[in-house]
Amino acid sequence: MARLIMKFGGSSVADGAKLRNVGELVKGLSEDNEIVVVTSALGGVTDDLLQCARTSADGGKVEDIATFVDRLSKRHIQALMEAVKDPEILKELKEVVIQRLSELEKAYIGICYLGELSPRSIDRISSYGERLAAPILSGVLRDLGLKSRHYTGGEAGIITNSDYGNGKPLEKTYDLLSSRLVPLEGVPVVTGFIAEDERGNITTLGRGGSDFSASLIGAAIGADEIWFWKDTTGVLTTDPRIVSEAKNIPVISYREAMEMSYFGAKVLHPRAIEPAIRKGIPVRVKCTFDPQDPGTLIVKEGAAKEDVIKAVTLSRNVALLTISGAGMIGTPGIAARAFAALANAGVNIIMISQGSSEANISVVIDEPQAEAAEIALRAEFPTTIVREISRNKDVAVVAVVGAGMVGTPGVAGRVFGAMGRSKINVLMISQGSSEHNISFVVSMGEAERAVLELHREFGLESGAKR
Ligand SMILES: Nc1ncnc2c1ncn2[C@@H]1O[C@H](COP(=O)(O)OP(=O)(O)O)[C@@H](O)[C@H]1O
Ligand SMILES: N[C@@H](CC(=O)OP(=O)(O)O)C(=O)O
Repeated sequence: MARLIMKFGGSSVADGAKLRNVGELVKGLSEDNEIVVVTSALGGVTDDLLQCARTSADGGKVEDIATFVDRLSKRHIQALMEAVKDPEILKELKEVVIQRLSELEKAYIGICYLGELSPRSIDRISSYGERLAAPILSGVLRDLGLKSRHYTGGEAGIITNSDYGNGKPLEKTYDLLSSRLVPLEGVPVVTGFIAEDERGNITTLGRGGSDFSASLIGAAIGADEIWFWKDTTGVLTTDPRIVSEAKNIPVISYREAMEMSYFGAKVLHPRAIEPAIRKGIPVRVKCTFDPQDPGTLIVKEGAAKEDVIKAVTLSRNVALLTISGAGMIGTPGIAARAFAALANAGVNIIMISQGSSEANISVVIDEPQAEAAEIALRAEFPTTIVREISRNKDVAVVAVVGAGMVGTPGVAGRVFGAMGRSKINVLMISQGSSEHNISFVVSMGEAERAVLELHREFGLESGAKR
């Protein structure tokens, strides 16, 4: 009997029929395995919750809040009525939904009157999606005859620092999770994405963070495997929404999967693999709508085939910031000052490049932080050493990822040769010394074409050349 963590993303639990399908899938697998389920919010709910919070804070009307909450209530009640048959369970679940949504409505009204939305409130509001989904999914499992109870991430033991929106789990999380969940009784259902800080406030692990929750639980309770159930047949050679011929990658290393998610592959949360690596637990990505397909297995280095290039990724929500000026040449400490200023402003740097003339330094950062980054740099460099600070939001990062490029000459030549032939202008280049990826910046308008050309260049659609 294997111990498995099964994480279901929003697309897998988007409505009543899908919730029932997940219930049946879990029931079938629970005959031979011990299972912990981690669920995300019903697809699109987190986005809707956040949108309503922003409008409420921005002069929204109380009547609109009532309309929004009513819509959310109808969606969840309809889903549970489709997914659950037992009248007792139905009654209980309806009460949970009504009670949670009445709390949510009060929170929105508070935001509306105050006209303020703090990071802490954003986390509290965005937690409702998972806090509605977990009781429903647990109810579906009970309806199918399994024993189940539901937990919030905090109740299960995921305790983070108070970095709202991007909580970092504290070390004690591992012990707490294992003491609260083990021995497993039936099939526990834990909310993904949300946790608690030490003061008991709700925190979140960053968008898409349910993968991370599942991996933390897996590492804490000694799972044999962690399975992420998605709407694709595993990790693909690129985003299927950009290249419809994208192919499944049967086996990939932890490192490659991390690089892919870091450089924008939305299939995994960038930190999802860390806890699994810590305990060497294999991770599988499988398709909820085609459970027989083996999907992708993510394992330690060496166990995966080392293709030169395994995947091409695209990261859209970024900005390119460049500081330049002839006075920078030969002036020591400019880079240190720039990076310290950005760090103090809490800016996350994705890529760095310094021109060999030393007359400019470029960084790629998350787009929502671009304004704060520019303000921090202008405050740090009021003098003539840095003549110009420019910000370009109309850019994207394209990356090719693959462990086999280590020591393989000519990969960069092929990447940039393909860009040259396609007349795609490259604005900045970076290659980590680990040689697991080559990443570069292009204008947004050319980004998808760049992905398509590279996918073709490395024969990823046929699985042939690489
Ligand atoms: N390399 C990739 N492989 C698979 N999916 C990818 C990749 N890059 C981007 N994606 C996108 O990521 C989505 C992830 O699946 P989804 O089911 O939405 O995740 P979740 O269940 O965690 O919400 C896919 O629908 C796909 O469009
Ligand atoms: N519901 C959260 C967490 C999450 O992981 O969702 P999903 O598994 O659907 O990507 C979000 O939308 O960010």
